[in-house]
Amino acid sequence: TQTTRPQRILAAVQKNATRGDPRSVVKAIDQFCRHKEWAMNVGDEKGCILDSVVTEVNPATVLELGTYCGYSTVRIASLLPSHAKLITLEFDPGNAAIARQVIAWAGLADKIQLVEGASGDWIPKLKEKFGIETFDLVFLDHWKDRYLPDTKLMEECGLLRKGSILLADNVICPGTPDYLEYIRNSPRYKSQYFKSHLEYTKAEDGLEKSVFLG
Ligand SMILES: O=C(NCCCCCn1ccnc1)c1cc(-c2ccc(F)cc2)cc(O)c1O
Ligand SMILES: [Mg+2]
Repeated sequence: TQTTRPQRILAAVQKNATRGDPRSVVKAIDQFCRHKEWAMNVGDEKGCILDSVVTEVNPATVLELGTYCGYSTVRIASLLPSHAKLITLEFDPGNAAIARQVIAWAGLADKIQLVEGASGDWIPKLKEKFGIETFDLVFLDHWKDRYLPDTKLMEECGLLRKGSILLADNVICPGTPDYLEYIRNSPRYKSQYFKSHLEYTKAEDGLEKSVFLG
C-alpha cells in the first residue's frame, strides 16, 4: 500500500536526523525535499528569514496556523526561550499525526501544543482553553484564503496586543491578495515584505511581516 508524502518525510527524519537535535531534523527535511520530493515546508531560504524574526521578537507565546509536517514548528520552537509556548493548529489529521512524531523526534514536545481542527473554530477558544492572553508572534501558513478572516478573528478575540507580530508565508506564491491588500492598507498595522523564493525552487515568493499597532 502506498505511503503518503508526510509519511515519507517522517521516514527521512527518522533515518537521517538525530533524536533531540532540532537542527538535524530541519536539515533532514530540507535535504529530502530539495533532492527527493518537493513538499510545502517553508524551507531553508524563507526559514532563515523566519529564524531572524523569531530571534528578534523572542516571543513568550507563538501561534502557528498550519503545521503540515512540523518543519516550521520545530524551526520556531528550537529558538524559543525556555518557558515559551507554541500553539500550532492543523486541520488535516494525517498531517497532525506525522507532525507529532517529527516534533517528538526533535525533542520539542514540551514546548509545543498541537491542536487538530479548523482555525476558525479554534481561534475563539484559545484564551479559555490554553490560558493565553495575547500572542507575541503569529506565523500564518495555512489555507491562503483563511489568512484574512483569521486575522480579523484574532483582532476581534483580543488575541493581538500593541506590538504583536504577524509573519505570513506565501504572500506571492500561491498568494494571499486579499490579506496583503488589507494588512498593507490598514492603519492598525505596519508591514514589511521580505522577498525570497518558493521553497526549494527559483519561483518568487516572500514573507510579509506586520506589527499590530493596537
Ligand atoms: O497550501 C499551502 N499551505 C496550506 C496547506 C493546508 C493547510 C491546512 N490547514 C491547516 C490549518 N488550517 C488549515 C501551501 C502551498 C504551497 C504551494 C506553492 C506552489 C504550488 F505549486 C503548490 C503549493 C506552498 C506553501 O508554502 C504552502 O504553505
Ligand atoms: Mg507555506
